[in-house]
Amino acid sequence: MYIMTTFISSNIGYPRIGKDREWKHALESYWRGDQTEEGLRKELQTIRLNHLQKQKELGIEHIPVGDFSFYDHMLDTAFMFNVIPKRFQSQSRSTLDTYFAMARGTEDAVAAEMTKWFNTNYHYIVPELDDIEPSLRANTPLNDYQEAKRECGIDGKPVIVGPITFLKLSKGKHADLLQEWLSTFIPLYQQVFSELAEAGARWIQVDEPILATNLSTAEWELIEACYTKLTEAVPEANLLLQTYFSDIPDYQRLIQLPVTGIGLDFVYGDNLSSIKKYGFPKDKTLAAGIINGRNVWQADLESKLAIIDELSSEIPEGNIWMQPSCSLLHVPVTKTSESKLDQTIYEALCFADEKLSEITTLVQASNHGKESVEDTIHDHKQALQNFLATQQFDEHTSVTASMPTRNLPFTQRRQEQETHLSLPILPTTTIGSLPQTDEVRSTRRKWRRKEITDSEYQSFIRDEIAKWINIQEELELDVLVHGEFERTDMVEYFGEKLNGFTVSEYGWVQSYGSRCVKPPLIVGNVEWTKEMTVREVVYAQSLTEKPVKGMLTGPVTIYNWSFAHEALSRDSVQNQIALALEKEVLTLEEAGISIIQVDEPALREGLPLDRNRWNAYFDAAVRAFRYATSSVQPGTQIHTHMCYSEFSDIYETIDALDADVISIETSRSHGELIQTFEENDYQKEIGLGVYDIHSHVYQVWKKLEQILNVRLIRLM
Ligand code: MET
Ligand SMILES: [Zn+2]
Repeated sequence: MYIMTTFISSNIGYPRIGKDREWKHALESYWRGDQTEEGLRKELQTIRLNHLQKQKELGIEHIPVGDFSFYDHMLDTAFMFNVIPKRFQSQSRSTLDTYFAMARGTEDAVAAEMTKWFNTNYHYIVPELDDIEPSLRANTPLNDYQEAKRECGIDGKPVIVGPITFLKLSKGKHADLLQEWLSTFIPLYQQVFSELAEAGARWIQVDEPILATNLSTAEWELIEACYTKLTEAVPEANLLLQTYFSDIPDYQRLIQLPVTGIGLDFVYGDNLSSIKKYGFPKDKTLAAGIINGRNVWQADLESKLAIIDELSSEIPEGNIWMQPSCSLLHVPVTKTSESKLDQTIYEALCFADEKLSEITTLVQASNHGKESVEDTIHDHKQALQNFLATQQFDEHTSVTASMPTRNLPFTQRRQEQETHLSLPILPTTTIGSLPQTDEVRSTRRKWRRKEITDSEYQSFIRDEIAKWINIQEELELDVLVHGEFERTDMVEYFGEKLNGFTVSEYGWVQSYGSRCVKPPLIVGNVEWTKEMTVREVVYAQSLTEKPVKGMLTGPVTIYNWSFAHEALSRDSVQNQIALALEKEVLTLEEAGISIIQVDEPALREGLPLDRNRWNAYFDAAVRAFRYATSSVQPGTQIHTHMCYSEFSDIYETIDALDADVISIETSRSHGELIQTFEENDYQKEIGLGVYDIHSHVYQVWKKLEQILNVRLIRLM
């Protein structure tokens, strides 16, 4: 019997790091000098091919190729187009080392800036458009396409960052020169596409997540002209314009672009309403992102099928693909490695591989009837129901109508803090964590494996703290930190201590370069039951006359860097976290800690892509931060810290947080981030982060002095 396969499965991108983070280990061993370039290339190829094979076995029809990377996909795109700033060009370096130099810096060249990829905790390397000679250095998607065919017999779907997203996310002279840059880059993209089509690629996935942001009419005209040129020049290439992370504010313009297919997110934002309202072109393929690519919980497959039904009434048969809502880069690889989780939680979990299985189940159900996968659908429903029923989720927290407020305004608090803390005019401090050496990590591992006792571990941590209090004293720093030696990660640590969280064993996700994080899982009401940081900070304080900063992660960051089920509202979870942190803040204060830093590095990152949704987000963020920090005495100094954020958009929110001091990064951004504060005449205190901790290169004092001088003059 001939079976019509109306619906088709696809994937947008697969995690690079590997099930056991083998990608990370391979890179780091090369950087340490323990591996040759050839060895590294071989190892990474093995990982890459394994991932392709796995997707094939899971039954995915359109398998992405070219989504794999040696570091970051924006860096790859810059590199393939020879967008290599002069300072990295050196005859003595191999091509691969030039690539890594851009990402990580060298003795003589500051690393390129890195910043967050839309509203995720993934950092990309920012391309620099100054002083470059773009050309097609290598058609890397083509190489990847051919490799997949040759080595795995997979006719993959090449993936490339599209020109609009690439240029809009670059920095340099482009702001008003998008048009000029497009005229340089369009021919290069045309060449990439035509070579891919010639090699037989059925589809090319062109990632343009920037289309989910608010673009001007002038920009849309450029986008239309760009895609018209691209498709006219290479009519044989089937371009699938892929968007994700939100709905498309200019949906009507988007669907008129002359591409063969469009990929839309049906988890975040409300693209479904746009389709119902404005329809979808009959001659285009819709790649429907229906499985959440940013969360780790199983989907309710029946409700997903209901979405497919709605789409099917608008879109002709054969034109719908089913795929995750975005690249699976943002979720861990597979849940099968987890052995310690509560069974109910385990059953409800869904990492990258399991998500791909959900896709194939949905495709199967749509093509052959629900009955054909009845058991799977039933199991999913059951698992989800069990999870939501047995974990305690209570939407109501003691949230008040009025905004929590400190009992004195900043100017008066400042006076009290000055007397209380007696700091010099330009106090020096650090952001908090001091080196997690191999010894620190291996001792923690031993303690986890119960090879050493609790008290042995604690005394080790105490010794580290003492050692570093000494070092900081010798360096004559003014505000000291305890060093965070007891923490694996600034969110995971709190996840382990607060009620309502649980942590996975292997749920790693790439954050930047080889750095991975393990977001904790929110599985119930968040509650403070015991002190989390007091012991270490108070111990550090007992060793010095100078103030030691208490160090906490803020509510917005904890929420953003955890996996909360989408059935729970952000506000209620965020407020629960905030109220739990407030208890910790007050406990620290009571124990004699006068400076408390509440880090919010993810505040900017969580901003919705669509500006129309910003205010609600800001209000909730400010409220949560102030719940956590407002009830301290006026003489207690509240700090916050954000890194790698563009502040111009969120200045008012930062001001509204009402922290006494904000520490920001001013080194790697080459001092640009400070501008907003200068322009707005910020009245509270700022810590200038002049030493870039993400670069492995020793930074010369002269340089720092220079940055500092310029900043100070400007701020005065
Ligand atoms: N206190 C934290 C630390 O120093 C802040 C990090 S922001 C990503 O690690
Ligand atoms: Zn930071």
